[in-house]
Amino acid sequence: MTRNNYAPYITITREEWAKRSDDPMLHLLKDIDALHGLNEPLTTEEITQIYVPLSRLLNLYVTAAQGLHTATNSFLGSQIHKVPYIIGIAGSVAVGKSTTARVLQRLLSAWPNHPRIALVTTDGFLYPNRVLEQKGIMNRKGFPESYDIRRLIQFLASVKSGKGKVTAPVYSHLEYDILPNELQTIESPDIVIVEGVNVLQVRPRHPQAQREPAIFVSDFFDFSIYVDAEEKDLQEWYVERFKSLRRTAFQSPDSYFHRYAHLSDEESEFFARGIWNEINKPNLELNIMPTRFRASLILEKGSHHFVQSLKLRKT
Ligand SMILES: Nc1ncnc2c1ncn2[C@@H]1O[C@H](COP(=O)(O)OP(=O)(O)O)[C@@H](O)[C@H]1O
Ligand SMILES: CC(C)(COP(=O)(O)O)[C@@H](O)C(=O)NCCC(=O)O
Repeated sequence: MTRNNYAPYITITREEWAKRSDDPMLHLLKDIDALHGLNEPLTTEEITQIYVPLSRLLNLYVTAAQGLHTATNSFLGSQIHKVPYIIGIAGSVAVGKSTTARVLQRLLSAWPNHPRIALVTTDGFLYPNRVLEQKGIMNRKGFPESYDIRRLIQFLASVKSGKGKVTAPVYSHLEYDILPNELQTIESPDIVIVEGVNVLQVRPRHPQAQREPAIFVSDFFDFSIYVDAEEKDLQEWYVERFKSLRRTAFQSPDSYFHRYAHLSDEESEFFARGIWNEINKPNLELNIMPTRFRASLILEKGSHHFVQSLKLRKT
């Protein structure tokens, strides 16, 4: 463990972090069927050494927040209803945000004091393609201006005010567009995981909008995770995912990329590298990477998605 007294983070190596798996509480969690039924690309070792201890740390933080809620109620002498704990997950396209979010959702739901975990992705708050085309920014999907941030903030404000039932729009990666007739409903969850490239971004205020409130997505987070990796690895993971989607999802006539279903592996690799270099890499460098040090925890991945070290914000 590296403790630099003047840095806001404690750096923890994989080996040290994995030792947190020795906590007796974790033996209960490691045995649960959910670990075997995750059906995710992670090895059992990666789940046990990295994600199970992470769920334990988060359990401690959520438990502490629940204690604070009880303290507030006792101070006010009234019963304010509980609001969900919100965890943000940020990072580049293809770094593994949605995989991390799904695994944490499963692991966190095994703890008795927070069984209800909702998962929301910020893709749902992208403007529909029709609007992106009108604005001339169809090739800027994922950039700050491609999201309806005001709607995302309204959604989070409703969740964090304890409103029982809240809805969010839904994005389809297959159709590459918002599904106009679908909404995701979340109902009184204990924890909400919000995952997306933009969750730690601070929106530049419009120069004329003097009275626009300076509220950011991350103002609603109790904890945030930035999943980090080197650009050369990210590019490979993006290309691999694209090639495997070409073999599977793109074969469907409903897929936006169906027109590329006939491409050879080599051609789709060339195409995927083009999208990466034109859209996702500049977005990473300009808008995503600069938000890294706003996170409570940074997961530092090496090749093959293995977490090599972690940076935890001193609290
Ligand atoms: N921990 C992991 N181990 C192995 N493969 C992973 C891991 N996390 C993600 N992947 C793979 O990497 C690719 C990108 O992951 P995904 O979760 O879709 O990223 P994001 O949501 O950040 O775009 C997918 O093909 C996924 O299967
Ligand atoms: C909508 C997204 C920004 C979302 O990224 P994700 O949360 O899946 O990492 C991304 O999937 C995307 O569509 N990027 C634009 C370029 C591309 O087609 O990859």
